[in-house]
Amino acid sequence: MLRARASGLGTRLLPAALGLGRSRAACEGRGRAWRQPEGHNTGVQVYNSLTGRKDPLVVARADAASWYSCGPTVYDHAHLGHACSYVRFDMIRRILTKVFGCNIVMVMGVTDVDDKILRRAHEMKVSPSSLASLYEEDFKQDMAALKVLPPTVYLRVTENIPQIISFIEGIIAHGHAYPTAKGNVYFDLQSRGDKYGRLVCVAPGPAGEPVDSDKRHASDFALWKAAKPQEVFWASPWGNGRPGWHIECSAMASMVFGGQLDIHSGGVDLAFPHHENEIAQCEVFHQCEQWGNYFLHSGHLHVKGQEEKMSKSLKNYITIKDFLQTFSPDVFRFFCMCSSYRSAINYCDSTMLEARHLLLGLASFVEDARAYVKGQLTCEPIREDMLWERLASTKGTVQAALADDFDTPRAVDTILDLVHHGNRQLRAVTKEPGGPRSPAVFGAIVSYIEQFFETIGISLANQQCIPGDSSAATLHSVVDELVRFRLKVRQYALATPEATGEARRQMLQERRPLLEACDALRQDLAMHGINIKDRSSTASTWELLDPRMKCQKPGS
Ligand SMILES: Nc1ncnc2c1ncn2[C@@H]1O[C@H](COP(=O)(O)OP(=O)(O)OP(=O)(O)O)[C@@H](O)[C@H]1O
Ligand SMILES: [Zn+2]
Repeated sequence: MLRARASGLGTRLLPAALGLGRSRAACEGRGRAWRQPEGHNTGVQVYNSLTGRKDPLVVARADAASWYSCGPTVYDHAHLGHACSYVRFDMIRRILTKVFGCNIVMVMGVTDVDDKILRRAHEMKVSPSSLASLYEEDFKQDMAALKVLPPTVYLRVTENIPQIISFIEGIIAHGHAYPTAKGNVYFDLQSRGDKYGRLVCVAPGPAGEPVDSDKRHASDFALWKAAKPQEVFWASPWGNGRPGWHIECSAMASMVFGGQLDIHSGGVDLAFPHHENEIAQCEVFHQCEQWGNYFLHSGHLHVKGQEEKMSKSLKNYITIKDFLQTFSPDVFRFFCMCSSYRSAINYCDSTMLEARHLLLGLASFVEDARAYVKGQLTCEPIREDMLWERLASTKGTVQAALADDFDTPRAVDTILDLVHHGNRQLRAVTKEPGGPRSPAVFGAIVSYIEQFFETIGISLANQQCIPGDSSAATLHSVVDELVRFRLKVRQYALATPEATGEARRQMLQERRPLLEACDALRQDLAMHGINIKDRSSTASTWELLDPRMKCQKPGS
């Protein structure tokens, strides 16, 4: 499914519609044509859209790996499809940084002038620049709410027009673009010969009648668009106008990184024509054979049951803000981790509930293991050797999975397996204190699991907080106090008094309502999603219940 989607690139504009054909020679030759760069081998094998296979990821410098990410077109609220792409690449960035020791310099281009922005601004009767800055800020807030690390720099198209104009002049000077009498500038695709189409295996077809008479060839694409009446414009050597979409990214990436780029990323819909055209522009401008070394494309988020991706134009979207009213950013991230970043994924509420359930299960294990380490939970003797072995093999498998094209689903499976074995040992609860204990191994497991999820950007401790509530930390302390108070009452009610015989029986009878009140409180809090666990007569802990279990009594 993944491969089928990955090779079905180009949903924005079909190559055939542009007079472009799939070239067998281009497809067969693309792996051979790619040259493995020199530099620092990260130890990761990455699926490279340029070759259609996994290649060793070699970056020019470990201390400054260059990564250009196509950013949003800011004309509306971002939706979960956008979230999916940026969260997936954020996880990859964190893995490369923290697991494989790469310091990444990330540049993200923001398209703040474009047809969609102009149309929407006109509809809303606001200026295109104020509409764009409103939604750019909105996008940044959404990304922060999703815990996506900001790029090293954002670059806005409208702030880099002179650089884009110089870039176009460079391409014209090298003979690969031509201005027209109407004030447009087009890239001359025929001049690229069979070098065009390495990414998605397309080649310019025989020169046909241009669809737009302004172009020499139907497949030529715009570098500069002459301004239409009433449109925002910038002065240029070809008259008033604005840049085409593809040239923005080429010019802005080159401004920072020059003629060599390690990684370029975007959703799979950007591979063609956007990235294909970026490659053509950059390679002719820099007069090089290979500008970007690795092109990474993330699969689309679909609404379950729909063939099309989640998209604003199809009106089948859920905004990030709406989603975060119900689910936490960690749940979304965990959902994203459970599939390869390249695969298409289906959104539906039940999948999100499942992700939340698994995440709470993980957090619950960590709480139990912590209670064991602290001596609040007493168990039968632990099979310690087995757990040490499992922990070591988990670490090895997780590392190998991440090095294999960032295989997060395999890493998660491996960790869930470790948790399953840990839980089995902790389940052998006993009321007999004083037996042999193995706090070190559980401490090591907790520390490893927490650190793994921290690396990915998920805080297991936060699962015990109420999402989106700024007073979550206060509430957490309040519940702590309440559970401590209940424990004292319960201890008093259960304490074996000095008294014996009838006097003792009567005393216990008198204290019985206290015990009943403790039980009632436990059940009432469960209705609010808080699960109190009485570990022994001297220790109680609490955790948030899976919301699906809220209405059931604990233990039922
Ligand atoms: N449904 C989706 N699933 C995954 N990634 C997506 C989805 N929709 C957009 N993206 C990615 O988000 C990034 C920003 O996209 P952009 O702002 O160009 O929006 P778009 O593709 O025009 O969205 P829309 O179709 O909703 O207008 C791109 O990398 C794009 O591939
Ligand atoms: Zn781009």
